[in-house]
Amino acid sequence: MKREFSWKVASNLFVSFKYAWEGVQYAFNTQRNFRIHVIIGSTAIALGVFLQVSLVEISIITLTIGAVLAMELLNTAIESLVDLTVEQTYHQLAKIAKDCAAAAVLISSFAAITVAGCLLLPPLYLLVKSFLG
Ligand SMILES: Nc1ncnc2c1ncn2[C@@H]1O[C@H](COP(=O)(O)OP(=O)(O)OP(=O)(O)O)[C@@H](O)[C@H]1O
Repeated sequence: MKREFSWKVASNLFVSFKYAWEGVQYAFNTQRNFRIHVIIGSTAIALGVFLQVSLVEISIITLTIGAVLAMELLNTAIESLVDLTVEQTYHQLAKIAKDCAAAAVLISSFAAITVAGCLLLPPLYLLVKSFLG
C-alpha cells in the first residue's frame, strides 16, 4: 500500500534492510550507551561460549542483549521525534516521552544483567575455583 505522507518508501526488502542498517550505524556512531551495550553484550556472549554453557542459555542471553539494543534504538528514535517536534523548547510531555524511553532501556538492562549473572556466574565461579585448586 502506498503511504502518502512518507517522503520516500523503500522499494524492496534489500533497500529496507539497507535503511535499517543505517539506523544501527547512526546509533553506534552517536550513542555512547549503545556502544557500551554492544561491547558488554558481545563480551557476555563470548564468555558464555568460552564457559561452554548450553545453547539454550546462550540463546536466552542473546535474547536479553537483543532486547536492550532494540530498546536503545527505540530510545534514539523517540529522542529524535521529540526533538523534531519541540526542537529546543521545554515541554512537559517531551520530558515524559524521553524519560520513559530512557527508563525502558534501564529496565531491560537490569533484566539482561540479572539473566547474564544467573547463567554465567555459577560456571565462572566453578572455573575460577578449579584454577585455584
Ligand atoms: N524538549 C524537552 N523538554 C523537556 N525536557 C527535556 C527536553 N529535552 C530533554 N529533556 C530532558 O532532558 C533529559 C535528557 O535529554 P536527552 O535528549 O539528552 O535524552 P537522554 O535520554 O539523556 O539521551 P541519551 O539516551 O542519549 O543519554 C531527558 O530525559 C528529559 O528529562
